[in-house]
Amino acid sequence: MGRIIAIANQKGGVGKTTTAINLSSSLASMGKKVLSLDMDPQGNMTSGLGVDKDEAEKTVYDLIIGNAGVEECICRDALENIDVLPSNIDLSAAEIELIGVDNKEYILKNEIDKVKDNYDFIIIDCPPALSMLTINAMTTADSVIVPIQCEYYALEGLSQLIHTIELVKERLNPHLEIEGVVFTMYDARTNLSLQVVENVKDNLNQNIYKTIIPRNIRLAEAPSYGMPINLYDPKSTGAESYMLLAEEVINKGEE
Ligand SMILES: Nc1ncnc2c1ncn2[C@@H]1O[C@H](COP(=O)(O)OP(=O)(O)OP(=O)(O)O)[C@@H](O)[C@H]1O
Ligand SMILES: [Mg+2]
Repeated sequence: MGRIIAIANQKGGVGKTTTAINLSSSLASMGKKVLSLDMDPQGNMTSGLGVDKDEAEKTVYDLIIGNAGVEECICRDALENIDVLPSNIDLSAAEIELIGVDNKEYILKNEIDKVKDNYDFIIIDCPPALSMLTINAMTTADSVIVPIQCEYYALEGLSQLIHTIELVKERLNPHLEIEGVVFTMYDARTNLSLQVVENVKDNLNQNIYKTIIPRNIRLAEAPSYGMPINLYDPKSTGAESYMLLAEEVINKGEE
């Protein structure tokens, strides 16, 4: 049965999408069957995995508003071992269209439940907001991975995020866990990155992945080629670190 992991942090630009894309592709390269589910209207996970977000016939938007079933929306074999549930700017209208809809927190879950046995992992990229889209992702997920950027304001907003996860667990999804925190964009040349890591470790009572994702320009370049890092530059430090993270994620599931 598939493990469903949401990559969430309402703070913008912390590496959610980069993590969602490259965790998906690293797991896939280890032979795991992955569904990459894009819950962000920016559609960057979709395009980063080589799917043209504006050409996709049916997207998460159609799924959320009840216009299509999950099977119709999945773009199969976007890459080896990876199916993509694409999104684009259409999804930004979903929030408004859901006003007044009964059980709107469960729309995604009810659809994903139908396909979850087809996958080893379902990786959900969340938008930078604690919106109904993120709530749907957390209601669907078994666990959440929180990327934290190694910069000065790293802890800002984290208590609201953890509170939201607790509320979802209490009211909508009793199985939800925080899988762990992963540091991103670590710059070994500055003291600041190291200080941020130590400060978060001292103040945050959560599982923290041993793997730290370095700042690596190749990770920033890969999306413009529509490729995950293990295809764009498999020898880069970015590629190596996401492989290590994927190993940790797999091992954690087998504990
Ligand atoms: N480890 C890294 N090294 C270098 N650049 C990175 C790294 N991780 C992410 N980036 C770059 O930083 C920017 C923000 O990353 P990303 O889009 O993954 O963040 P996000 O949290 O998904 O953003 P948003 O909140 O807008 O969805 C992007 O331009 C991305 O290419
Ligand atoms: Mg993103």
